[in-house]
Amino acid sequence: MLRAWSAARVRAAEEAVMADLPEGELMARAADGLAEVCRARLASSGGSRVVVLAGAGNNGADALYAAVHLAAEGFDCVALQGDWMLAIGDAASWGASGVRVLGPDDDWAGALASAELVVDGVLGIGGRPGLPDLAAQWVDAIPDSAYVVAVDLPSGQDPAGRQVSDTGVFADETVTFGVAKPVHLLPASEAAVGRLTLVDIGLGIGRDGDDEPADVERLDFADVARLWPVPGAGDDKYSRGVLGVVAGGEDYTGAPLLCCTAAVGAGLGMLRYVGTPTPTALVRAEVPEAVHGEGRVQAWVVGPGLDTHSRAAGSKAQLDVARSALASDLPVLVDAGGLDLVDGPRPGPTLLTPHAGELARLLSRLSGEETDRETVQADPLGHARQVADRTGATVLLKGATTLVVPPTTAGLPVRSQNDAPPWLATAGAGDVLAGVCGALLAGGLSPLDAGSLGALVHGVAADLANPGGPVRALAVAHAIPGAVAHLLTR
Ligand SMILES: NC(=O)C1=CN([C@@H]2O[C@H](COP(=O)(O)OP(=O)(O)OC[C@H]3O[C@@H](n4cnc5c(N)ncnc54)[C@H](O)[C@@H]3O)[C@@H](O)[C@H]2O)[C@@H](O)CC1
Ligand SMILES: [K+]
Repeated sequence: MLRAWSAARVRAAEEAVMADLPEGELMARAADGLAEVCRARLASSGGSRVVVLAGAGNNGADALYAAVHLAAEGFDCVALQGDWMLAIGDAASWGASGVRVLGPDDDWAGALASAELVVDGVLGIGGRPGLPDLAAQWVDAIPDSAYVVAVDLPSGQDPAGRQVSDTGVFADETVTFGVAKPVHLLPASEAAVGRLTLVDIGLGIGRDGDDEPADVERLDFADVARLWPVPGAGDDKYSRGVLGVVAGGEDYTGAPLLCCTAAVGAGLGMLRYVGTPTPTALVRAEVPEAVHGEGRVQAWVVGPGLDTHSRAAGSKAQLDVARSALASDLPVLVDAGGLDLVDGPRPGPTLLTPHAGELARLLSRLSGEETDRETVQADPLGHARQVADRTGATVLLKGATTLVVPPTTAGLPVRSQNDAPPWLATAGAGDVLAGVCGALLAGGLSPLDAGSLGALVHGVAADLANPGGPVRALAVAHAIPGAVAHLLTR
């Protein structure tokens, strides 16, 4: 599992270890690790011209110290300084160490045009979203051919990973110190990070065996075997978990098929389906494992393809089951149409699975203030958290990166998964995800684990269904059992 800590917690950890270290030791470790990455890149690409973008803080100092190492090894190192003082040294002292510093009135554009490696040290964890004007001009002038290494994080991006920024570096590689930060894992900024390399500088957090909850976590493939509810020899279909699915209607007949196919494929003990006549007939034909009608379950999925305003035959009875599931103390995953039935906290563990538009609609209704999809996408974590706090539910916000956000009072980390190929952005994929996550809830997992593990397996199944090419949702549903086996036996 990759774990990320907030800037404030990193600073506290830094202060704790610095008390026992000589001054400048942590920065020296950071600069050594950064220089190592730059050296390896220059060796493999055959480049020699390095341009450092030097900000006013310690992030700039890290970049300059790394450049001193590279200059000593014969690389041509230039640093750009804006209309600000440097945190450490000045043009003369860095020049004496082999790094030529160019100011705003020098030909910085000429230097950048020939750069083979750009080291972005404008802003680190002390940064706010956005760039100083001159730094924004530098970033615009970086040639496409240059390899961009960001120091700690891509400057201009929000260190907290909350807000999308208009100006900011998009790095090929980011070298971060000690532990990852939220900016590296959250959807508002993750795309700007490129390859993430961690340099150990001896911070006292994030070590193996350290159970301290992080701020943001990302499950990796090794976590699947740890979390997946694998049946034991003594299990039967009831002990493994029975899932009830309330989904579909006379107008939406595909969603329940996708959801039920995925849920059964994820390894349920049993599935009970509650639908109107047409989807019921389809589920009977296509998912013969399902039993029909109400009965005892360990968890519910409520909502894929559910039209809460339908007057068609069977709709009222189906809606009554949906409402009684929500009123029960059982775990419930609420998706799509089911989200219209959510008006506040419910008695049992709850996983809401909206996309950005659905989250905006739900939040508008719950708060009485109009919010739209674009506003949600500009701060996905903040808006998901608001819904989590208003409902007491864990909110899985679907997107290229999927966020799973527990309510603040739970004191749990946010999970952020980006396991899916872009091909998975296709109709019906959400119904498949609901089936997988519902099966995991029925298997006894918490909403946080069920949501994040389900998102991971869903993404891997999309890859396995047709590696490198387009996938349809039904193929992803059919690939779920193979994806689980692949991840459990790797
Ligand atoms: N905390 C740690 O554990 C370590 C930190 N180190 C480095 O130190 C960095 C943090 O350094 P600093 O705290 O000096 O902060 P930064 O270098 O990130 O930022 C410097 C200053 O820029 C200004 N600023 C912020 N956002 C701005 C914006 N959008 N436009 C214009 N000006 C803005 C602020 O006044 C801020 O104090 C880390 O990212 C890392 O590179 C490393 O040297 C080693 C250890
Ligand atoms: K940076």
